[in-house]
Amino acid sequence: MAVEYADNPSVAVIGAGSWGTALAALLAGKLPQVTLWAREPEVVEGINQGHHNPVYLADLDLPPNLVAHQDLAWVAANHDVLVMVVPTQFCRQVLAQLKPHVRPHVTFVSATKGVETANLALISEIFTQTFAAPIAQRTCYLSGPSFAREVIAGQPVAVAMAGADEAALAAMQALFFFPHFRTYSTSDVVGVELGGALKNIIAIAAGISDGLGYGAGARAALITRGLAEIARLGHIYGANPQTFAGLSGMGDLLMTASSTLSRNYTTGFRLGQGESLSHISGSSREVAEGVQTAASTWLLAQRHGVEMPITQAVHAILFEQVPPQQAVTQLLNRDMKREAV
Ligand SMILES: NC(=O)C1=CN([C@@H]2O[C@H](COP(=O)(O)OP(=O)(O)OC[C@H]3O[C@@H](n4cnc5c(N)ncnc54)[C@H](O)[C@@H]3O)[C@@H](O)[C@H]2O)C=CC1
Ligand SMILES: O=C(CO)COP(=O)(O)O
Repeated sequence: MAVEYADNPSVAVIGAGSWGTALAALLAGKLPQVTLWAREPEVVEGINQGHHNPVYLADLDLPPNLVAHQDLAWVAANHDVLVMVVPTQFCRQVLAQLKPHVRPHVTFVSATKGVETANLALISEIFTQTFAAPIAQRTCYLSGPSFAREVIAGQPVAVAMAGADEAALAAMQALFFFPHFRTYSTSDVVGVELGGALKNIIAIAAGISDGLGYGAGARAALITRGLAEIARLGHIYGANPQTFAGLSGMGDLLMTASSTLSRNYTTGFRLGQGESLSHISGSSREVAEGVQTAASTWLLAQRHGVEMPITQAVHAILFEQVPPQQAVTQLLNRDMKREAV
């Protein structure tokens, strides 16, 4: 079935955390109205009555044509484009809930970055396992260096949109294209997904390094060698190696691994300073996706026999009670290597 894309499709964003709220506000800049599905009643009320999300990015004003809704079935049934922005570990269950209600010509855009722990699935695999081929094939994947707070503030950013269906990809690129939000298109779905998901692990590593008091050289080494191990896993999935040098790869990794705006970097920094993971996780309702993605990626690395020493070290610190300093020593004491990826 060929889908006709209107200039002003009806769009709903599913998930009203920081990124869902920012993307809904962005789209509200060009559409008459945008719907935002939120789980939390106080978020729905805050947005509809005061044009604020009281839980995520609570200090920022939201546009009046952004309307929040709590009924997932209604939202799924009444929109042509659904932008999925729930954290990775909830993605499968939310998709299963909305699936019976979607329009046959619906197009999904996923803006979630992570790897599922239960099934070790990428988000595109969750879509393929949930929906029939035409809907899964049309789904596009938005990734790249973009902090919610900067996007709402209208600061310039550039991101990547990946998709396998050329018509859907062109339409979603155009929908998400603004002078201050430049969206580049690519057909490399797994490359874009893996870059966006795995950079969060490396951002935790960079934060740990900074938290331990190491310098810019150590951080640059982690970023560069981190990209090498992301590309090694990407090879197994058939990703285009050039994608990792792009916005969703090096671009997002550089930004996330060097900014205090990043939840993943900050989680690492606090670990490096000696705080426990449970204390850090308990101090915020926001997610640092790299924590769960380190668990799933380390299992994937072992399953596929891929060398991922930084992921292994982050996993050891997060889940095996290895002190950060000891993990660094183990990382540095490995054999000499050739630099090739
Ligand atoms: N915040 C940012 O700047 C960016 C975030 N992302 C990605 O967007 C995705 C969503 O992250 P954020 O919007 O930042 O989330 P957040 O950390 O700001 O908010 C947490 C979200 O999880 C939802 N949630 C909690 N329990 C749930 C459950 N049982 N079922 C369904 N949803 C549940 C909350 O309703 C809320 O929407 C993540 O994959 C993140 O990596 C991507 C780019 C930028
Ligand atoms: O993915 C992000 C930026 O591109 C957001 O990073 P954090 O989740 O670490 O804040």
